[in-house]
Amino acid sequence: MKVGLMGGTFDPVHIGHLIAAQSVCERLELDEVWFMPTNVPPHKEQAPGASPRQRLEMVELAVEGHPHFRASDMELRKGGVSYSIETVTMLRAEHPGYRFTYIIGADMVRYLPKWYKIDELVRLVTFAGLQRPGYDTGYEGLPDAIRQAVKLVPMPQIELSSTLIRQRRALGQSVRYMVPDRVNHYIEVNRLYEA
Ligand SMILES: Nc1ncnc2c1ncn2[C@@H]1O[C@H](COP(=O)(O)OP(=O)(O)OP(=O)(O)O)[C@@H](O)[C@H]1O
Ligand SMILES: O=C(O)c1ccc[n+]([C@@H]2O[C@H](COP(=O)([O-])O)[C@@H](O)[C@H]2O)c1
Repeated sequence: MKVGLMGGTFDPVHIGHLIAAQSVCERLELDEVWFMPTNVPPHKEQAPGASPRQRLEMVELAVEGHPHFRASDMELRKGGVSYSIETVTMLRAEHPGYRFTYIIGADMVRYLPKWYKIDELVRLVTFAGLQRPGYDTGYEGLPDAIRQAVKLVPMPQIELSSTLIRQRRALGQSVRYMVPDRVNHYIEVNRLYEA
């Protein structure tokens, strides 16, 4: 079983995340992609946005009906800071024989050397790195051991971030079509990210 791990804060999940996952799923012929909201992201200030449960519910709505996409609440259940080495170690113990590919955008590719216990992590998973407008992957400059674990995958470029969506909401602007319809409805009903 080949599984892609799409980790993220998902505050909120948007079409950039979905198109990234779809691109990697097709290109690497993955059986499934698991979207896993972080509890506390390792490198970010906790954004003053949706609650962990709301971020998970939006991810569940976003993947609903997709034959290969699943939502995972594993990092939320585990609690604490969501270090990927800990997540991957737990996943490998729970699912022996599965092969995991960690899906990350360009901003995360260049940041990989700073990930907690990255030397260990690159021995357990491969990374699928996606170009992202405004970010250089820094792929060529990565240390050999890390670069060898990263496969760059093309995707239609989506100039969108959760930050932009939160900002638009705070300004009273629509985020329709930037997030799946069901997520847009959820954001409106719960009045998320309003000023
Ligand atoms: N538009 C995009 N294109 C490609 N990859 C993306 C895009 N948006 C996010 N990603 C990747 O998806 C993963 C999860 O991202 P995250 O949930 O932090 O979203 P974000 O839009 O970067 O959020 P924020 O603006 O709050 O920092 C990261 O690996 C990130 O690089
Ligand atoms: O383990 C780490 O040190 C680490 C450092 C930065 C990011 N990550 C993971 O990368 C994914 C994307 O992170 P983020 O903060 O952009 O949503 C998410 O699953 C994080 O847990 C992991």
